[in-house]
Amino acid sequence: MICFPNAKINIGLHVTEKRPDGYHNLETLFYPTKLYDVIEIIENKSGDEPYLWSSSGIAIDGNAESNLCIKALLLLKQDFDIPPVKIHLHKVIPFGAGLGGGSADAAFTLTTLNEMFQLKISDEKLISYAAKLGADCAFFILNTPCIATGIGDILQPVSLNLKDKYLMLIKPDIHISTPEAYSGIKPAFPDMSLTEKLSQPIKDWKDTVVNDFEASVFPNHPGIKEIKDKLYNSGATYAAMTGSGAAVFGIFNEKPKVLFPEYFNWIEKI
Ligand SMILES: C[C@@](CO)(OP(=O)(O)O)[C@H](O)COP(=O)(O)OP(=O)(O)OC[C@H]1O[C@@H](n2ccc(N)nc2=O)[C@H](O)[C@@H]1O
Ligand SMILES: Nc1ncnc2c1ncn2[C@@H]1O[C@H](COP(=O)(O)OP(=O)(O)O)[C@@H](O)[C@H]1O
Repeated sequence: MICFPNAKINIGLHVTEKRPDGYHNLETLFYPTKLYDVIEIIENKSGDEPYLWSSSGIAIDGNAESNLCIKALLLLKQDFDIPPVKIHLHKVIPFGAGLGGGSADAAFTLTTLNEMFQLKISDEKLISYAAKLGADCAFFILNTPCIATGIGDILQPVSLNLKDKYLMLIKPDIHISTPEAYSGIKPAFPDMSLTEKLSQPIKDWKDTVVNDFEASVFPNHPGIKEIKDKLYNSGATYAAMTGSGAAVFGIFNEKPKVLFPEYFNWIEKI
């Protein structure tokens, strides 16, 4: 069976408090994109190893056991009798970019195994499995625009009308460590809820729909802020870094031209 884990962007992200477990509560809007990885899972009738792993596309650091696809398989194998499988990942989504690619791969592996082997796991239970694999993973079980709170695992689907606009993603050759990005933020509850801010017209979002990670990341990586500024100067209605970065996105009314050919670029009609 083949699935297409998509990337996400964060539209607005407030880090509201630090939790006793070291994680942070946040308020953000997860928005799915059309930028995909590809995962193929086949039952391996001839083998007796629990899984065979292969990958192509962008090289990922770490070995099979550290890959979130395999972590998802092994998590389900604790509760279900899943026969030996071959898993191939074709990696397209830049990782460590704030695009949630690894988290998406984990969630889509859960849902694909559920369907392939008729495990009859409910969405609610899939969400709890996903939350064990990463704070961002639960979103990809629903995979529809959601306001997320908690560590990112409490999800409220919302309707956000960006239809017929264009999304441009740029990923500079910069790696941002998520824990380090969080450590640079002083958590605080915002004066207005993100839902209220997003209910305003998109032309008014520039100064209100803020990603708290920008204040933590931009001082050490001014090149990321330059990308955001250039998106606005090139006609973006709204632009921001996604998640803990380093990818930046812009929303345009008309199809934008490629502005940073030296970096990873993605343009889609929403
Ligand atoms: C920052 C966000 C915003 O959507 O996304 P990305 O930038 O990674 O896409 C997420 O909170 C990232 O979620 P995810 O990438 O799944 O984080 P995890 O692997 O679960 O945790 C990595 C580390 O980030 C920190 N962390 C993560 C989530 C959270 N709510 N609070 C945290 O403090 C913790 O130090 C944790 O050890
Ligand atoms: N299938 C995978 N795809 C991408 N990253 C993965 C995968 N499995 C494990 N990882 C690890 O997860 C991290 C990136 O996770 P990802 O969700 O793509 O982060 P981000 O949301 O910051 O882009 C990397 O450190 C990478 O080593």
